[in-house]
Amino acid sequence: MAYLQDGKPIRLGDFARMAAKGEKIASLTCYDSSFAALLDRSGVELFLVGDSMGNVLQGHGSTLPVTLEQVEYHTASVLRGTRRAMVMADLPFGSYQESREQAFRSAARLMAAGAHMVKIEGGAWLAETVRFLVERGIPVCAHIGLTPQSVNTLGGYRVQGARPEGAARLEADAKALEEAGAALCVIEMVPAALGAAITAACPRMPTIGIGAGPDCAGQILVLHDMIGVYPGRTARFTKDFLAGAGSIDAAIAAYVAAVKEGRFPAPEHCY
Ligand SMILES: Nc1nc(=O)c2c([nH]1)NC[C@@H]1CN(c3ccc(C(=O)N[C@@H](CCC(=O)O)C(=O)O)cc3)CN21
Ligand SMILES: CC(C)C(=O)C(=O)O
Ligand SMILES: [Mg+2]
Repeated sequence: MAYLQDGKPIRLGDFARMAAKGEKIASLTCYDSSFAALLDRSGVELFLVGDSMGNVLQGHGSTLPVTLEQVEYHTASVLRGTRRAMVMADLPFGSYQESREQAFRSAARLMAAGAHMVKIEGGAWLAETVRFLVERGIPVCAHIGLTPQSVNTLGGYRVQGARPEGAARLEADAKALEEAGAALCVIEMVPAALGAAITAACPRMPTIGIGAGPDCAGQILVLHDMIGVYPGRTARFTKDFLAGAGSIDAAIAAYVAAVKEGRFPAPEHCY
């Protein structure tokens, strides 16, 4: 299939073109050079150097202890293994919430480490920060729904936007972030119908779902969850693709194919 054979580097505009054509975007977290090379040759188009490294690499119970220095280090490592995929890096907790100037300073460090784009957790309150970064040359992926850096105010890792008021607020957040210039938007742990509604409402900002249903423009999972090596509690939106696949290469290829063909997520992974 074309998506596995096309070796040209992915560019930012490719995601909007894919979304418009209905070609699903396959994304995974990635933290090191060896996995970057493996994921890249298996057709994963978008890597996230996620602050989930706090959980899966460091053994913490949340993403809050992860530092900007750590994300820089892993971003530089991932870049050395990447040829085709776009690499985005999470702005960690405490590196952007203070001001748009603080956000720019932190994002500039991730871009200097090699990131092609940064990801930032929050709703409409972040729109002016998104615009500030985009105007200054930094592509931004928004992240709404369950925002794990806010686990202490959300009261746990639970589904967001399940009631009408919450759903309306998340849709308004998405529209504000699209208007501010966000190039992509991760939507985490919301009802599948809300993932579909936000995707339809924001045609200029392709959505990347994790526990947000099959109608998002793309899907993302934490690498360690989808190869079954994370020893902690995993959410129902994850799937172990290594079980029955025989090799890590085959597991990644199975994930890419399942996303591209609309077979993942299945109803049992949705809310
Ligand atoms: N390994 C890993 N995978 C992730 O998906 C992930 C991280 N780490 N770290 C950052 C956040 C935290 N996330 C989480 C963590 C736990 C649940 C979870 O346990 N969900 C349960 C219900 C929990 C409850 O209601 O008490 C579920 O069934 O989905 C969900 C998302 C998602 N992100
Ligand atoms: C779960 C994804 C979206 C993330 O932000 C991370 O891995 O840090
Ligand atoms: Mg994250």
